[in-house]
Amino acid sequence: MNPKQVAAEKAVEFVEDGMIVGLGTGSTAFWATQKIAQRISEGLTIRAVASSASTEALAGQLGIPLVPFSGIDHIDITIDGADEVDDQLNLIKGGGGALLREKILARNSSRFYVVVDETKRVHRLGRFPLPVEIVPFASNLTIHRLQELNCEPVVRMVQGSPFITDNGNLIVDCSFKEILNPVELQQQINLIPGVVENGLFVGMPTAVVVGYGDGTIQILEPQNRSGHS
Ligand SMILES: O=C(CO)[C@H](O)[C@H](O)COP(=O)(O)O
Repeated sequence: MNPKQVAAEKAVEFVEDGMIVGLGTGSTAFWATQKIAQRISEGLTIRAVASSASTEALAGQLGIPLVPFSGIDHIDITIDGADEVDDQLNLIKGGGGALLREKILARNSSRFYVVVDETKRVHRLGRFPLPVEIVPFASNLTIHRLQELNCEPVVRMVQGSPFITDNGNLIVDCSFKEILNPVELQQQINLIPGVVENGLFVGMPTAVVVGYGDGTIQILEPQNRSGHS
């Protein structure tokens, strides 16, 4: 079984009737959205918000009821993927370019479940280039300031053109050899004028559900509480 699907479907077990559910973005969150749609067809009653235009379109196709952000003041649970998860359950996100909306959803969720396959686990963040969303205005200057933080910044391109986020911004993928202090780094990055948000999610997950190729899952919780089944 697909380990991403296994992890995502486990996390959907935590969704309950009446909840406002944040839908993540990417190939793992896709499976969660599919499973939520299945549970709705079996009688589950929820309302959802989406972390990207692509997820909004998917939810619409699947008949998941979406609620405008203006109609809510909190989110009960968000299920989303990640590009890296370290031993403290800090994350790098934004491989799909949706990091800003994903962080808004995660920050406003009572529970934030991260769903990954085993390949996403690392001891220390930094193998995956850190996505940073920046405004297009004077982007070369903003990129110089990012470079001063000892990374190699590259503007994300798609088919020869800059990737444009759902918010009309650019993504700069910043290669650090190793991220020694994610707390400090996220603050340093976000202090640069022109930076909108960065893909470091520090201390945010309620739990990380890891799917394995043999169909088993592991649920990792902060403070070393974990179980493998
Ligand atoms: O942060 C994200 C999108 O911005 C995704 O959650 C992350 O890139 C993981 O994607 P996938 O589940 O496809 O491996």
